[in-house]
Amino acid sequence: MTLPLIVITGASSGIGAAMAQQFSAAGHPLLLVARRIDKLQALQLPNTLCRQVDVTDAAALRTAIQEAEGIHGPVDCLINNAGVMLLGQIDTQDPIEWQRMYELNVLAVLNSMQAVLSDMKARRSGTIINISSIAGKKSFPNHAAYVGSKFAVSAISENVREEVADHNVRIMTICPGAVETELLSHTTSQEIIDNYEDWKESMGGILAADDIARTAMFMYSQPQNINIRDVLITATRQQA
Ligand SMILES: NC(=O)C1=CN([C@@H]2O[C@H](COP(=O)(O)OP(=O)(O)OC[C@H]3O[C@@H](n4cnc5c(N)ncnc54)[C@H](OP(=O)(O)O)[C@@H]3O)[C@@H](O)[C@H]2O)C=CC1
Ligand SMILES: O=CCS(=O)(=O)O
Repeated sequence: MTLPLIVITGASSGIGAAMAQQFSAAGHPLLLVARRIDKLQALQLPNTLCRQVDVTDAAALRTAIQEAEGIHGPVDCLINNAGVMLLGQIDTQDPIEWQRMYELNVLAVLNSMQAVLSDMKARRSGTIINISSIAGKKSFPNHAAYVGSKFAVSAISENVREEVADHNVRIMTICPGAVETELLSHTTSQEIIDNYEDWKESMGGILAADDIARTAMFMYSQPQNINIRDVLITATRQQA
Protein backbone atom coordinates (compact mmCIF):
# COMPACT_ATOMS: atom_id res chain seq x y z
CA MET A 1 0.00 0.00 0.00
CA THR A 2 1.30 3.48 -0.88
CA LEU A 3 1.17 5.84 2.07
CA PRO A 4 0.49 9.58 1.64
CA LEU A 5 2.92 12.48 1.52
CA ILE A 6 4.13 14.17 4.71
CA VAL A 7 5.79 17.61 4.62
CA ILE A 8 8.13 18.55 7.47
CA THR A 9 9.65 22.02 7.79
CA GLY A 10 12.93 22.44 9.66
CA ALA A 11 13.91 18.79 9.22
CA SER A 12 17.66 19.38 9.18
CA SER A 13 18.11 18.98 12.95
CA GLY A 14 16.43 18.28 16.26
CA ILE A 15 12.72 17.50 16.37
CA GLY A 16 12.23 17.85 12.60
CA ALA A 17 14.99 15.37 11.77
CA ALA A 18 13.62 12.90 14.34
CA MET A 19 10.11 13.21 12.86
CA ALA A 20 11.51 12.71 9.36
CA GLN A 21 13.17 9.47 10.46
CA GLN A 22 10.08 8.13 12.23
CA PHE A 23 7.58 9.00 9.48
CA SER A 24 9.94 7.56 6.88
CA ALA A 25 10.38 4.37 8.91
CA ALA A 26 6.58 4.05 8.89
CA GLY A 27 6.72 4.08 5.07
CA HIS A 28 5.65 7.63 4.16
CA PRO A 29 7.10 9.59 1.26
CA LEU A 30 8.40 12.90 2.53
CA LEU A 31 9.14 16.45 1.51
CA LEU A 32 11.79 17.84 3.85
CA VAL A 33 12.65 21.53 3.81
CA ALA A 34 15.24 23.66 5.62
CA ARG A 35 18.08 25.97 4.67
CA ARG A 36 20.86 23.40 5.29
CA ILE A 37 20.10 20.98 2.48
CA ASP A 38 23.28 18.95 3.17
CA LYS A 39 21.80 17.96 6.53
CA LEU A 40 18.49 16.96 4.94
CA GLN A 41 20.29 14.82 2.36
CA ALA A 42 22.53 13.27 5.02
CA LEU A 43 19.44 11.65 6.56
CA GLN A 44 19.40 9.42 3.43
CA LEU A 45 15.71 8.62 3.67
CA PRO A 46 13.93 6.72 0.85
CA ASN A 47 11.11 8.34 -1.21
CA THR A 48 12.17 11.69 0.18
CA LEU A 49 12.47 14.98 -1.65
CA CYS A 50 14.88 17.37 0.07
CA ARG A 51 14.63 21.03 -0.85
CA GLN A 52 16.58 24.04 0.32
CA VAL A 53 13.79 26.38 1.38
CA ASP A 54 13.81 29.31 3.75
CA VAL A 55 10.22 28.94 4.94
CA THR A 56 9.85 32.69 5.39
CA ASP A 57 9.78 32.66 1.57
CA ALA A 58 6.17 31.57 1.03
CA ALA A 59 6.55 31.23 -2.75
CA ALA A 60 9.59 28.95 -2.43
CA LEU A 61 7.71 26.69 -0.01
CA ARG A 62 4.70 26.51 -2.34
CA THR A 63 6.97 25.56 -5.26
CA ALA A 64 8.56 22.75 -3.26
CA ILE A 65 5.14 21.47 -2.16
CA GLN A 66 3.84 21.48 -5.74
CA GLU A 67 6.91 19.57 -6.91
CA ALA A 68 6.47 16.94 -4.17
CA GLU A 69 2.74 16.60 -4.88
CA GLY A 70 3.54 16.04 -8.56
CA ILE A 71 5.56 12.99 -7.52
CA HIS A 72 3.77 11.64 -4.44
CA GLY A 73 0.22 13.00 -4.61
CA PRO A 74 -1.49 15.46 -2.23
CA VAL A 75 -0.01 16.46 1.11
CA ASP A 76 -1.82 14.47 3.78
CA CYS A 77 0.11 15.97 6.67
CA LEU A 78 2.04 19.22 6.99
CA ILE A 79 4.21 19.59 10.08
CA ASN A 80 5.15 23.19 10.79
CA ASN A 81 8.22 22.60 12.89
CA ALA A 82 10.83 25.16 11.75
CA GLY A 83 11.40 27.67 14.49
CA VAL A 84 13.96 29.71 16.34
CA MET A 85 14.29 30.68 20.01
CA LEU A 86 16.24 33.87 20.71
CA LEU A 87 16.04 34.53 24.44
CA GLY A 88 16.59 37.96 25.93
CA GLN A 89 15.26 40.78 28.07
CA ILE A 90 13.02 43.19 26.19
CA ASP A 91 14.89 46.27 27.43
CA THR A 92 18.18 45.08 25.95
CA GLN A 93 17.42 42.53 23.22
CA ASP A 94 18.11 43.54 19.62
CA PRO A 95 14.68 44.04 17.94
CA ILE A 96 16.04 42.22 14.88
CA GLU A 97 15.79 39.05 16.99
CA TRP A 98 12.06 39.66 17.59
CA GLN A 99 11.58 40.20 13.88
CA ARG A 100 13.37 36.93 13.03
CA MET A 101 11.25 34.99 15.51
CA TYR A 102 7.93 36.43 14.37
CA GLU A 103 8.73 36.01 10.67
CA LEU A 104 9.68 32.36 11.14
CA ASN A 105 7.66 31.18 14.15
CA VAL A 106 4.42 32.96 13.21
CA LEU A 107 4.19 34.36 9.67
CA ALA A 108 5.80 31.32 8.02
CA VAL A 109 3.34 29.06 9.83
CA LEU A 110 0.41 31.10 8.46
CA ASN A 111 1.88 31.01 4.95
CA SER A 112 2.52 27.30 4.92
CA MET A 113 -0.94 26.52 6.31
CA GLN A 114 -2.38 28.61 3.48
CA ALA A 115 -0.33 26.59 0.96
CA VAL A 116 -2.18 23.34 1.77
CA LEU A 117 -5.49 24.21 3.47
CA SER A 118 -7.72 24.87 0.45
CA ASP A 119 -6.86 21.51 -1.08
CA MET A 120 -7.32 19.70 2.24
CA LYS A 121 -10.75 21.31 2.69
CA ALA A 122 -11.74 20.37 -0.85
CA ARG A 123 -10.59 16.77 -0.31
CA ARG A 124 -12.26 16.76 3.12
CA SER A 125 -9.12 15.19 4.55
CA GLY A 126 -5.70 16.20 5.83
CA THR A 127 -3.77 17.09 8.98
CA ILE A 128 -1.61 20.03 10.01
CA ILE A 129 0.57 19.64 13.08
CA ASN A 130 1.99 22.90 14.42
CA ILE A 131 4.92 22.68 16.81
CA SER A 132 4.24 25.30 19.46
CA SER A 133 5.83 25.01 22.92
CA ILE A 134 5.10 25.00 26.61
CA ALA A 135 6.13 28.63 26.00
CA GLY A 136 2.87 28.86 24.05
CA LYS A 137 1.02 28.33 27.33
CA LYS A 138 3.03 30.09 30.04
CA SER A 139 5.90 32.50 30.66
CA PHE A 140 9.57 31.76 31.43
CA PRO A 141 12.55 34.01 32.32
CA ASN A 142 14.03 35.82 29.28
CA HIS A 143 11.34 34.31 27.03
CA ALA A 144 8.96 37.26 26.48
CA ALA A 145 9.31 37.65 22.71
CA TYR A 146 9.60 33.90 22.11
CA VAL A 147 6.59 33.24 24.37
CA GLY A 148 4.61 35.77 22.33
CA SER A 149 5.48 33.95 19.11
CA LYS A 150 4.48 30.57 20.53
CA PHE A 151 1.24 31.86 22.12
CA ALA A 152 0.49 33.07 18.60
CA VAL A 153 1.13 29.60 17.14
CA SER A 154 -1.16 27.98 19.71
CA ALA A 155 -3.89 30.59 19.28
CA ILE A 156 -3.79 30.50 15.49
CA SER A 157 -3.87 26.70 15.51
CA GLU A 158 -6.95 26.56 17.73
CA ASN A 159 -8.76 29.23 15.72
CA VAL A 160 -8.06 27.53 12.38
CA ARG A 161 -8.96 24.16 13.89
CA GLU A 162 -12.45 25.47 14.63
CA GLU A 163 -12.75 26.92 11.13
CA VAL A 164 -11.81 23.73 9.25
CA ALA A 165 -13.22 21.09 11.61
CA ASP A 166 -16.44 20.75 9.65
CA HIS A 167 -14.36 20.08 6.51
CA ASN A 168 -12.92 17.01 8.28
CA VAL A 169 -9.45 18.59 8.37
CA ARG A 170 -7.43 18.20 11.57
CA ILE A 171 -5.28 20.95 13.11
CA MET A 172 -3.12 19.64 15.94
CA THR A 173 -0.70 21.41 18.24
CA ILE A 174 2.24 19.93 20.14
CA CYS A 175 3.63 21.96 23.03
CA PRO A 176 6.94 20.45 24.15
CA GLY A 177 8.85 21.47 27.24
CA ALA A 178 12.63 21.58 27.01
CA VAL A 179 14.03 19.16 24.39
CA GLU A 180 17.73 18.49 23.70
CA THR A 181 18.33 20.08 20.26
CA GLU A 182 20.23 22.97 18.66
CA LEU A 183 17.44 25.41 19.62
CA LEU A 184 19.19 27.09 22.56
CA SER A 185 22.43 27.61 20.60
CA HIS A 186 21.04 30.57 18.62
CA THR A 187 20.49 32.75 21.71
CA THR A 188 23.15 35.45 21.70
CA SER A 189 23.60 35.99 25.46
CA GLN A 190 26.07 33.47 26.91
CA GLU A 191 24.78 34.20 30.42
CA ILE A 192 21.24 33.22 29.43
CA ILE A 193 22.53 30.05 27.74
CA ASP A 194 24.52 29.12 30.86
CA ASN A 195 21.51 29.65 33.14
CA TYR A 196 19.33 27.58 30.82
CA GLU A 197 21.94 24.78 30.84
CA ASP A 198 21.93 24.85 34.68
CA TRP A 199 18.11 24.62 34.61
CA LYS A 200 18.29 21.57 32.32
CA GLU A 201 20.81 19.92 34.63
CA SER A 202 18.66 20.66 37.70
CA MET A 203 15.91 18.46 36.29
CA GLY A 204 18.28 15.59 35.50
CA GLY A 205 18.05 15.95 31.73
CA ILE A 206 15.27 16.87 29.34
CA LEU A 207 13.23 15.30 26.55
CA ALA A 208 14.82 13.84 23.41
CA ALA A 209 13.71 14.83 19.91
CA ASP A 210 12.54 11.25 19.40
CA ASP A 211 10.02 11.70 22.25
CA ILE A 212 8.32 14.48 20.28
CA ALA A 213 8.52 12.55 17.01
CA ARG A 214 6.80 9.57 18.65
CA THR A 215 4.09 11.91 19.95
CA ALA A 216 3.52 13.39 16.49
CA MET A 217 3.33 9.92 14.95
CA PHE A 218 0.78 8.80 17.57
CA MET A 219 -1.40 11.86 16.99
CA TYR A 220 -1.26 11.59 13.19
CA SER A 221 -1.90 7.84 13.23
CA GLN A 222 -5.34 8.18 14.79
CA PRO A 223 -8.22 7.78 12.35
CA GLN A 224 -9.18 10.98 10.51
CA ASN A 225 -12.34 11.34 12.63
CA ILE A 226 -10.22 11.71 15.79
CA ASN A 227 -8.29 14.89 16.50
CA ILE A 228 -5.86 14.97 19.41
CA ARG A 229 -5.99 18.75 19.40
CA ASP A 230 -3.25 19.82 21.75
CA VAL A 231 -0.55 17.93 23.62
CA LEU A 232 1.66 19.45 26.32
CA ILE A 233 4.63 17.13 26.90
CA THR A 234 7.56 17.73 29.24
CA ALA A 235 10.22 15.84 31.16
CA THR A 236 8.59 14.57 34.34
CA ARG A 237 10.98 16.61 36.47
CA GLN A 238 10.37 19.86 34.54
CA GLN A 239 8.58 21.84 37.26
CA ALA A 240 7.81 25.12 35.47
N1 LIG B 1 14.04 22.19 21.75
C1 LIG B 1 13.09 22.61 22.58
O1 LIG B 1 13.30 22.70 23.80
C2 LIG B 1 11.74 22.95 22.05
C3 LIG B 1 11.52 23.22 20.71
N2 LIG B 1 10.28 23.64 20.30
C4 LIG B 1 10.04 23.97 18.90
O2 LIG B 1 10.38 22.88 18.10
C5 LIG B 1 10.69 23.33 16.80
C6 LIG B 1 11.96 22.66 16.31
O3 LIG B 1 13.04 23.12 17.09
P1 LIG B 1 14.25 22.20 17.57
O4 LIG B 1 14.29 20.93 16.85
O5 LIG B 1 14.22 22.20 19.05
O6 LIG B 1 15.48 23.15 17.17
P2 LIG B 1 16.60 23.05 16.05
O7 LIG B 1 17.31 24.36 16.12
O8 LIG B 1 17.39 21.80 16.20
O9 LIG B 1 15.77 22.95 14.69
C7 LIG B 1 15.20 24.07 14.07
C8 LIG B 1 14.93 23.71 12.63
O10 LIG B 1 14.31 24.84 12.00
C9 LIG B 1 14.98 25.08 10.78
N3 LIG B 1 14.90 26.47 10.39
C10 LIG B 1 15.32 27.56 11.07
N4 LIG B 1 15.12 28.66 10.35
C11 LIG B 1 14.56 28.26 9.17
C12 LIG B 1 14.13 28.93 8.01
N5 LIG B 1 14.19 30.27 7.91
N6 LIG B 1 13.63 28.21 6.98
C13 LIG B 1 13.55 26.86 7.08
N7 LIG B 1 13.93 26.16 8.16
C14 LIG B 1 14.44 26.86 9.20
C15 LIG B 1 16.42 24.65 11.01
O11 LIG B 1 17.03 24.32 9.77
P3 LIG B 1 18.08 25.21 8.96
O12 LIG B 1 18.91 25.94 9.96
O13 LIG B 1 18.84 24.18 8.18
O14 LIG B 1 17.24 26.08 8.10
C16 LIG B 1 16.20 23.39 11.86
O15 LIG B 1 15.98 22.30 11.03
C17 LIG B 1 10.75 24.86 16.89
O16 LIG B 1 9.55 25.40 16.37
C18 LIG B 1 10.87 25.12 18.37
O17 LIG B 1 10.37 26.37 18.73
C19 LIG B 1 9.22 23.73 21.17
C20 LIG B 1 9.39 23.44 22.48
C21 LIG B 1 10.65 23.01 23.02
O1 LIG C 1 10.29 26.13 23.46
C1 LIG C 1 11.27 25.95 24.17
C2 LIG C 1 11.26 25.23 25.40
S1 LIG C 1 11.19 26.20 26.78
O2 LIG C 1 12.45 27.02 26.87
O3 LIG C 1 10.03 27.09 26.72
O4 LIG C 1 11.07 25.25 27.92
